[in-house]
Amino acid sequence: MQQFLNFINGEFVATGKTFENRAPVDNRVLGLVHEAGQREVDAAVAAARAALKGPWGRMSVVKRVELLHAVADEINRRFDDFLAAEIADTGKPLSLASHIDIPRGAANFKVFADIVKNVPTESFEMTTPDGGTAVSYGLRTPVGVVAVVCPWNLPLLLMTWKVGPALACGNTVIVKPSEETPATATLLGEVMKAVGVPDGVYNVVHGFGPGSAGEFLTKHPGVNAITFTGETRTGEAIMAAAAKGVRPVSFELGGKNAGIVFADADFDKAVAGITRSAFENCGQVCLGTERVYVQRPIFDRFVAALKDKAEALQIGPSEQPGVGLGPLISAEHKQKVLGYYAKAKAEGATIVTGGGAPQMPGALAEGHWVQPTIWTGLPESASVIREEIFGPCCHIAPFDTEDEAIALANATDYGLATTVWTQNLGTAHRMASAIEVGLCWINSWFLRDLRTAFGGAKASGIGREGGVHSLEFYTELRNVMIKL
Ligand SMILES: NC(=O)C1=CN([C@@H]2O[C@H](COP(=O)(O)OP(=O)(O)OC[C@H]3O[C@@H](n4cnc5c(N)ncnc54)[C@H](O)[C@@H]3O)[C@@H](O)[C@H]2O)C=CC1
Ligand SMILES: O=C(O)/C=C/C=C(\O)C(=O)O
Repeated sequence: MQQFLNFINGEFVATGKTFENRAPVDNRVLGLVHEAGQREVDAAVAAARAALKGPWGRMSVVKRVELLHAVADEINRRFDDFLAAEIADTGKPLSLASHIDIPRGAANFKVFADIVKNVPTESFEMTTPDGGTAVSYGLRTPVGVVAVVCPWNLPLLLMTWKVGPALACGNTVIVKPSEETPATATLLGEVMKAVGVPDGVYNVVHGFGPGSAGEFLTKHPGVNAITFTGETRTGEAIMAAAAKGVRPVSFELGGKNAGIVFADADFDKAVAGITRSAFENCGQVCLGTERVYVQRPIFDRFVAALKDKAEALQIGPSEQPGVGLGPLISAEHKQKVLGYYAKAKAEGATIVTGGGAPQMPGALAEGHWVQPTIWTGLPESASVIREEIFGPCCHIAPFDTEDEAIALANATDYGLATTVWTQNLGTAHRMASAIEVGLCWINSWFLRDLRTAFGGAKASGIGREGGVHSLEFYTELRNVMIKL
């Protein structure tokens, strides 16, 4: 049986305590994950601290950039291994993982290596009080040992989105992958070793959150900064851990994102866009749309068109040609999503389509499948409109005016993303400035340029990563003043 080992100081490390890693498509056991205890976390932190003082800490930026390009090239060379590992762990469609997850896993190293190589720091010249001259300039230094705590929805993509810039800036990292998806972080250890990244620079500890590797890592005094993607409540726990030692955090948390479709939108493109934003990755994308607001003149037509799209989605295992919807990540998550489906019904929703779990054949019957689901007719106070579900579902409500759409979109504690569909540039610009989010897509969704700021407002996060913004988190900016 496959063993998912910790990766500490360049070695794969077994522990006496294991848990099962199961496949979402049929619940079969994929392998055993070796849970890191306090001892392994201590060892990983010690290795990461030592590596800061070793060849990695002394390496020139040019050499570091070359190494990170080699990491990306090796991920691409082993593309099929990463693809197989990711789809086994998540059950997502092969077409999705091969177009988004794995290519981004490689790109995250190249893009940030190039940014670190090419982006200058500020410099000034000034006249001193004695009439002389001084020049000052910014010097970026690594923050040190960075803990990277990851979710299960886009495992390689979201992990490397943080590991790429952290390493490019000269830090060392300890990754705590989600207990649901241990495979690609482990595989990346092989890549680091193969291309010659020094021991201790990239470490992986497996396990859970409270009372396990996640808590041990985030509470560890040897960790200098913590970057995390996941649920808002977990963010609160990690922030409390980070308070000891006043350590910086970068958080990308949950969302309850609104999609807004104006009557003047390109109808077919808007329907296709909301189909993706509501159902892609089985709705397990923090940027996804669970609240859709459609301007009244096109409301009925839009609901009917989205229903057709949802019903046309092929539900099935990753490799099945044409499949558009995989399973949810776990039995526990399926329970949660089906719980919301039941709540919507109990609170009086009109179920436009879905609302349950599909019958799957053979071994797939053991998988965590749910139907793509659309509701209408609920008041804004309903649970499925207020709480993050993280499943393939959305509620659609009509609106009349721009102001009403803005008020509806903002009536949430979250503030991660929105997708707005209109052909009127004025409307687009007004919506972009009024909706309280970190990310506003106009006539698009999940269109990414890795040089741009990425993150959430309100309860959806703290800080921004992406492009030069990542450098703000992963480096200390020191000012050097030279009196000439
Ligand atoms: N990108 C996002 O916004 C995501 C949001 N979610 C939301 O979170 C819900 C639960 O999913 P989970 O993966 O269980 O999210 P989670 O936030 O509980 O877990 C994410 C990571 O944090 C770790 N963790 C949990 N508690 C911790 C603690 N006290 N200290 C340190 N590390 C801790 C977990 O082991 C995992 O690696 C989902 O149903 C969904 O609503 C989940 C994944 C991604
Ligand atoms: O493109 C990215 O960097 C991130 C995308 C998605 C998420 O952050 C998420 O679903 O958690």
